[in-house]
Amino acid sequence: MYLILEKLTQRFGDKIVVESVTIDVQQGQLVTLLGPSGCGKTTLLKMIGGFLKPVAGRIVLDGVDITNLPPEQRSVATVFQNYALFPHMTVLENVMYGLRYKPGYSKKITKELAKKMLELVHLQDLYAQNVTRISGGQQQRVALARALILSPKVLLLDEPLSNLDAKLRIKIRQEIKDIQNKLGMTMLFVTHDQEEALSLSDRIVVMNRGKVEQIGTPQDIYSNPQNEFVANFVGRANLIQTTTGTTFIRPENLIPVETGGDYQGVIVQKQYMGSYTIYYIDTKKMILQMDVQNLEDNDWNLGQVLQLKVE
Ligand SMILES: Nc1ncnc2c1ncn2[C@@H]1O[C@H](COP(=O)(O)OP(=O)(O)OP(=O)(O)O)[C@@H](O)[C@H]1O
Repeated sequence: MYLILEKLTQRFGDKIVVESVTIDVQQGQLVTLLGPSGCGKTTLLKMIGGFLKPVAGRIVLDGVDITNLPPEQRSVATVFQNYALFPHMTVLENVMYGLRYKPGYSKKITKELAKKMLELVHLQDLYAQNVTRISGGQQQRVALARALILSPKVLLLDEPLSNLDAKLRIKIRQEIKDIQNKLGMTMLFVTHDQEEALSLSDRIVVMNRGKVEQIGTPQDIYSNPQNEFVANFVGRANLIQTTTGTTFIRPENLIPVETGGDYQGVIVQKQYMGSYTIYYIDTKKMILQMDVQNLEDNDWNLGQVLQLKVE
């Protein structure tokens, strides 16, 4: 394994915020840490970046134990949520900054490399602009180029898209994925957005209250959530109590049928979502959610009784 986090633990005062977290990351993979606010994602990144010393556990990168190395001695770069750019510098100067004291990088070489990085993030035409004069999406691309120029063994991204509007978020996340594929770079991406995690990741680590709940491919996590927390946090789920425990049905796996349904109930609410509609169906025991594509004839009214089959 390329990056190994072994039983990493962090505590602030009496409060344990990361508890014995073990994660393996393969070289060239993009792994997301997904979880609600406060679950310890940023704290975990800070330990990997060297900004916080773990109270227990080990971090091994490419065969070297980096647990106690200072940030500048680990081959790890971070892209922050707030970009952290230098406002008095141009786009190009910001990207060049990271290599300013690195042996072997003359100003000329650094400039050439920085221009290459700006091409990679599609900003080559803006290199002379002051960073305060460009949009939020462009600033985030500068932050990315500034981290990439260091050619780190691992790139950490801490909610890098959360300050952008929905459309731009989707565009830039695709660009990050493209760059990751192109460079074969190992990335650890923090997000609380399940759609972002599902669409970007080779593997997802679902975290809750400082602990790992499940690790798997997006398909694994969505189709086989191992507990109630994961089923609810990643996608929506109907939780069904059975004699042996709790199971779940995804809303898109319920379909209306004329007869022989597994459930029957009254439509008590419906939400139009564009390409599909969410129906809320009261079976008297619970309220089930059913997603139906908005095609012709797929329309039912409040108060109507429906039979539902599990697909
Ligand atoms: N320096 C600190 N001192 C005390 N408590 C802290 C410190 N840093 C973080 N915490 C606490 O540790 C917990 C985990 O914080 P962390 O920032 O890692 O969570 P997160 O999952 O990244 O959340 P968010 O998505 O909101 O950034 C929180 O309860 C937070 O209040």
